[in-house]
This record gives sequence, C-alpha cells and structure tokens, in this order.
Amino acid sequence: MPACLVPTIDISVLRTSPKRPVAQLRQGAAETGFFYVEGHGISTAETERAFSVGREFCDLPDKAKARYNFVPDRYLGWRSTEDMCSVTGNRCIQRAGFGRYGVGGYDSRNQVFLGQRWPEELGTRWRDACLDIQQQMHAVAKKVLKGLALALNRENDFFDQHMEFDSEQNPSFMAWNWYTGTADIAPQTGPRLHGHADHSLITLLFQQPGEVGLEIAPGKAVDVNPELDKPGNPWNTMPVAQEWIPVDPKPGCILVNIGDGLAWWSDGVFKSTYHRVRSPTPDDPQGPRVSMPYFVFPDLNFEFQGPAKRYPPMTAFKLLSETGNAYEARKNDAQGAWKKQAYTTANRSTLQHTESPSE
Ligand SMILES: O=C(O)CCC(=O)C(=O)O
Ligand SMILES: [Fe+2]
Repeated sequence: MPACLVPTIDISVLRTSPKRPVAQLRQGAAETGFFYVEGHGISTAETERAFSVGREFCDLPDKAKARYNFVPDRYLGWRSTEDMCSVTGNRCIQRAGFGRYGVGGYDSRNQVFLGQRWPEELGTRWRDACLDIQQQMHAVAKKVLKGLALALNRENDFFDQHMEFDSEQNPSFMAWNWYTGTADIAPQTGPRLHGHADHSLITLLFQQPGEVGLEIAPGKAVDVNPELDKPGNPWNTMPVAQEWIPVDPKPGCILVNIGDGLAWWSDGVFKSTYHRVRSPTPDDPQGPRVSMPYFVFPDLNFEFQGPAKRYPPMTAFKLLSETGNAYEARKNDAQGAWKKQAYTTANRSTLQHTESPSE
C-alpha cells in the first residue's frame, strides 16, 4: 500500500501548530477517507483494558448476551454469529455495541429516555470501564472533527455543542467485533465482514497488532456481490469492489475513517469509503480477531447540511434508524420486496461513495 494513501497524522499539535495536521487531514479525508492518528493521548494500557472489557461481555453465555440484543433504532446491542450471518453471509463474526446508557436506553422516535440497561452480570465496574474508554474516544473524536472542520474552512465548533459526552441525546457508541478463528468454524465463503460504508460522522478504530484483514476500496467502481445475492440477505445489494487495498493495524495509532455523515456535511468532498474485513488468506494469522470501533455522531435530532446544499438536511437519527430498521425489515422479508427499496434508495441514496478522489 503506498504510504500516502492512508497518512499518519500527529494530532497532538492540532491546537498549537495546526497548519500541517489540518492539511494532512484534508488530504486523508478527501482522497481515501481513511487516516491513522497518533499523539491521541490514549495509552496502550487503556486500549488493552478496553479490549478486555469487551472480552468479558463476549465470554458471557449466548443466552445472557441475548438479553442485550440488537436495537435497530440506535444500532446498539449484541448480534450473534447467526444474526450476523444474515448480514455478511457467514458465521465468523459476533458483534456488540454499547452507548452511554448501555443498550437501548433511549427511544429516539418518541424522544423518551428509558433508563440505563447495562449487562447486570458484569456489574458497575464493567459499566464504568466501558464508559471510561468511550469518554476518551469521544475527546479524541471532537479534536479530530475540529481539525476536519478547519480543513473544510468551516467553523471548527460546528458539532461541538451538539455532541456533549454526557448528553442523553448523543448516540455515539463503542462496539466490539469478535471474529472467530478459522479452526473453530466450518470453511466460510466471502469476507469476514461485508463491504460497507459507516453511517457515522467519523469512526475511530482500534485493531490489535498483527490482526490484519481490513481492506478499503477508495474511489473504486463497485459491483453487487453474487455470493451474497440470496433472498433475505439485507446486504445483497451492497456493492463490492473489484480491488481491495489492505489497511493493517499500526501500533499506537487509531485508524479514523470518514462516515456517511461527514461525507454529507462536506458535500461529498470527504469520502465515506467502502471497507470490509477479508477472510484470512493462507498467509494471514488464522486465529480470532477483534476490533473496536467508536462510531461518532452528533445529537440525534441536530440537523446538518453542507454549505453547497448538495444533499438535503440530515440527522444522526436518520442515519442510524434508516440503516438499522431497513436492515431488520429486509432480513425478515423472505419475498425480497425490500429489494425495491434497497439500501441505496434510502435517504442517503444521493451520497456518492464511488466517485473519484477530488484533486
Ligand atoms: O474489524 C474491523 O477492522 C473493521 C470493522 C468495521 O468496519 C465496522 O465495525 O464498521
Ligand atoms: Fe465499518
């Protein structure tokens, strides 16, 4: 991979000497939509603790985890390998997302706060550790978003007041993806995680050193994947690129990618790039893999739009619930009627994921 495709940006100097990091942020966001950040202030020990917090939840029996099942409106909760199979076409990943109030603590449609719902089995120590890492990720995210706003010549605090960490309105959340090692499952076809674009403003991703597999398709033409084209599979119209570029874990760095939200706010200048996790090749480690994304959103009903108004006003609620609910509807629709209103005809249809990088 040419080094410049996914630049590494030192964000510790963003406040004192912003010129260089802001220029790098602009390039990374506008070309591939992916960049590493260093100087983010989250220590290796804290990162490892966050991985082990996730592991404690993953190690609960499936029956216990099912009490915290996926909530489509917020995109939170646990999804078993069976559930993920209907998403990605194989049984090699389970995944869980926890927000500020655990799982499903806020009815966003009716804007009613429903109280906290954390895994009781793991106690308040677990909840506090989960919130602690989210708080740190949130601070890094705000910093990166300010730099990205400067890179667009827009007011750098645009999202700041509308994404307070403590706000009940803020749906940013932490997730863990646990990929099963190849020895523990029957041979699988297709990628470990299907090609997709994130619906966040930005996503901060921690990966474990050596656990390769993430690939991106910047500015590439995309196609339907025939392997996934099965009735009831919500993602079978998800485009899949002909060429994927690996983006391996970089020790000490957080990988950041632009999501649909910021592509929207930048009128398409920043790219929300398709990415996937490939199944291990013979040269890859065959063991389990784990990744830890933090999906960053402004408050649920805060409207944002690019200055050129290329796309209509957008909210985090729309980004989250349309994806989550469309996914559920399609999963349960054996007749395939959902195809008529596939992912790409949702409100986000006009967002260009595949256009060439801008000059
Ligand atoms: O596992 C990874 O490295 C990527 C995960 C990802 O793209 C996601 O959860 O949206
Ligand atoms: Fe992703």
